[in-house]
Amino acid sequence: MTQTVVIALGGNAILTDDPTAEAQQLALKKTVKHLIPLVKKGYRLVISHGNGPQVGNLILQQNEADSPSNPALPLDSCVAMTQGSIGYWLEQALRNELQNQGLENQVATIMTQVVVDQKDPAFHHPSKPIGPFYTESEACILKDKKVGSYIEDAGRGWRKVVPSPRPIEIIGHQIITYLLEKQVITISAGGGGIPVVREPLLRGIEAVIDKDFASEKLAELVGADALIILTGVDYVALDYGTDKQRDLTKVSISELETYKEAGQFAPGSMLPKVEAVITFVKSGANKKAMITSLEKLAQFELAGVGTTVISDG
Ligand SMILES: Nc1ncnc2c1ncn2[C@@H]1O[C@H](COP(=O)(O)OP(=O)(O)O)[C@@H](O)[C@H]1O
Ligand SMILES: NC(=O)OP(=O)(O)O
Repeated sequence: MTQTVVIALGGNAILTDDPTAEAQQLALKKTVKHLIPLVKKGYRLVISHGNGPQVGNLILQQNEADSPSNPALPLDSCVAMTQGSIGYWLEQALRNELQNQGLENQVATIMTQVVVDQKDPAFHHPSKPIGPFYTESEACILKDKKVGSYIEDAGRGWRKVVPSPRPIEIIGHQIITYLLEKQVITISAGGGGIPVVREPLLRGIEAVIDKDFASEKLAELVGADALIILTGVDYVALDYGTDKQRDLTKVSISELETYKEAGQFAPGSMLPKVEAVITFVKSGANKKAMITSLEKLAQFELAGVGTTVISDG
């Protein structure tokens, strides 16, 4: 039976050290080449992506121009804007590469709203890093000016943080399933999805959902066989960044949970990925998950490539 694979693209798939649209489009042009082997093998593909740097940059632009005649838009609208712009770049890059390769698959970018709980405690504890990195003193000045909360992001510098509630429901996942059955490659849940609440009508709410959690939820809802989270490293490591660092290749859920409890994975970087793959593998029989780099994607079926997560049974 045709296998469905959800692929979550990490930040390095889109953004290099040049934040221009041209550079991000160029990065995506290179990224999509890594997806083609899976297309050729006939997998049904759902592609999701992050938006942390882009939505943070967009908010800075919005605030710069903010005035009564041209007001800054709220965060949920900014998430929608980055979901749209990155989806546009990604779909165009993928369509062009498919054409270059003589492949006839169709691609659809789905504006995806994701329901969250207004009572999620995350609304009182901003934790999702977005936008550019600052030095500690720059972050202190911004804090003093009361332009948001800032934290140190996994040893990489200081960043603005915003609420990041857990995804509960993916609006329109049935449409994504329908398109997959028609062999359409879908780009969906970009930037973690546009955060909304049900009251019972849908209403946007200011937050940025973690794309690893949204991709996991989507993978469950479309009945995916595999969830592959792509990031800047080939393997999840223990004692990361120390001289005792060692890579995890094949790891069971219970082993991974033990490492997680021991604090092996940094919040805001590797921890959400680890939590997402644990949830996915636990969600049903024969579910496979992997965390690896874009460069390893084509060989993901081979043993020892990337960190493969398997159920305990
Ligand atoms: N235990 C770990 N094993 C491997 N990489 C880790 C670990 N802890 C932190 N990292 C770092 O976290 C990065 C992934 O987080 P991040 O860059 O925020 O994700 P994304 O690729 O989704 O943008 C890796 O590329 C690596 O630099
Ligand atoms: N929304 C989100 O999780 O984006 P990043 O992966 O870029 O942080």
